[in-house]
Amino acid sequence: MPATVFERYRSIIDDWDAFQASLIRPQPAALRVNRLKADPAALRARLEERGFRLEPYDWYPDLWRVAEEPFSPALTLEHWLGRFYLQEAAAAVPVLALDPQPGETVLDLSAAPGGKSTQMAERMGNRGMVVANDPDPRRLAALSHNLQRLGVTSAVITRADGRQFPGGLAFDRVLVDAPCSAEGNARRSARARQGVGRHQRRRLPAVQLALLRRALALVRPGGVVVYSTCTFAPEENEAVVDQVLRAAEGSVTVEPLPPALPGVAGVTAWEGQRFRPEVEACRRIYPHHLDSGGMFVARLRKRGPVPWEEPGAEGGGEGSRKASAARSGVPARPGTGWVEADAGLRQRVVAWLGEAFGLDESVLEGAYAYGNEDQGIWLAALPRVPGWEAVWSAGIRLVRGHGATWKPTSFGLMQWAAGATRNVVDLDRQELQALLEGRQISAPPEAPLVRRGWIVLRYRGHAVGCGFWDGQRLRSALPHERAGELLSILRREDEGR
Ligand SMILES: C[S@@+](CC[C@H](N)C(=O)[O-])C[C@H]1O[C@@H](n2cnc3c(N)ncnc32)[C@H](O)[C@@H]1O
Repeated sequence: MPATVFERYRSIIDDWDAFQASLIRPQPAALRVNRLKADPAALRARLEERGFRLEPYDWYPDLWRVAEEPFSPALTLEHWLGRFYLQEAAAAVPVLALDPQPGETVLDLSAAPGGKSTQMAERMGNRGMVVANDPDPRRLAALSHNLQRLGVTSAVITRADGRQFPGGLAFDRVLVDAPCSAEGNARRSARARQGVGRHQRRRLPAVQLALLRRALALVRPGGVVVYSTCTFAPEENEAVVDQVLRAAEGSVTVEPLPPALPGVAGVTAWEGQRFRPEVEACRRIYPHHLDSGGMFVARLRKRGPVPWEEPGAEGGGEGSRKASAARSGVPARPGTGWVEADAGLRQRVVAWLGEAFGLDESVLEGAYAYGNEDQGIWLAALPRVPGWEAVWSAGIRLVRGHGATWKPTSFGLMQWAAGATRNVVDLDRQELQALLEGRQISAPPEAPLVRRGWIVLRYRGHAVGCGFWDGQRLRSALPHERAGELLSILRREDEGR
């Protein structure tokens, strides 16, 4: 790999030769166990049975380096079911630095595709609220997909420019995993190896600074903000933190990261500029440290109101709450700024799950119902959600459509219907494969199909999604993309036999 783009960092990188050598080695995958859905020992045994060799990192035992892979871990049923998230090792550090706790209210200001939001919700045990925000609609689809795949019921997705993220909610912690020049991805991305142009080099720090300032206005006094990037450029890292510290006039301090976390100290000088000495407490992770990508992480604490904060509007004030149903799927109640879950709707859902699939109310323990005509019904582990215009969804969608004809979603059935006792079909590999290839099959004679309509498809005890029974034949109703992924997994399993 030509080192020219990174030559400018020669004086600050702790081991230049090791750094360069790491850039030309292929980057091993790493996977993070999702305890919301997986037992780590069982997952490890299952993957090792299939030929994967997994090495837990000592600073994060639920993150495993994939030392040997017979094929991509993305092509396993366990990945498809959300038992783990493929997250490169360095990218797992910011959430450990943030350290969100069960029951807290946490904002992920730049969340898509959801690596860190899913990690936060998992560490919080799906208790509390994760607000996962991103302004990019294409990336929001991936964010929603990943949150639902991993069984996150405690997240609200919002679509907003983080620089203008609405106030009114007291966040305990905020993560700013900022858009950046992504030089740390150089091992995986040709684009990252080319570096960014002069325009981006100038534009990005301004966006990053504005995001970090907004995060500090939004977090409650005493709360924590973590600022991270996956780039080496000090202009996007220590320089941004330095500017915020200067503007904050003592209301923000940098905190050291737990010593067990990987990396080296932040730099205090760059190209003639001297930064505040506190930025040394930031952490730089280079590819040669973890045999991963690169990362920069700063943990900041808000000691009191920041000078750029409008009194009353941020960090818990009521001032700027604005309610709207908009694109949310969660009807807002104007004036309150909060949308209460609909207890009546939940009762209808319970009755429907019982009647359609023989499930009892206990499967919905801790889940509250939200719904409207366009978006169907979402179930979230949240008794209320903020009524911002920016709210896109809350929790996991159980059905599309409304009124008399509810169509269950595959993610909804995967989450809540594994224990179905009626209108469910247990399929073997050939049967599931046939359905996913778009063929119709006869229902197995022992299947408890009691009426025509939507059914649960189950494979090896897992609800894998929605199907349809017309009284004689079965077909798949899985979304095209999910069906295609599962089909590739089954074909791969076939090859491995
Ligand atoms: C490094 S990625 C985030 C990765 C994500 N945190 C994860 O772990 O999967 C940066 C994100 O910032 C988003 N972004 C870009 N401009 C933004 C803005 N003005 N406000 C908030 N997010 C922004 C991008 O859409 C992108 O998804």
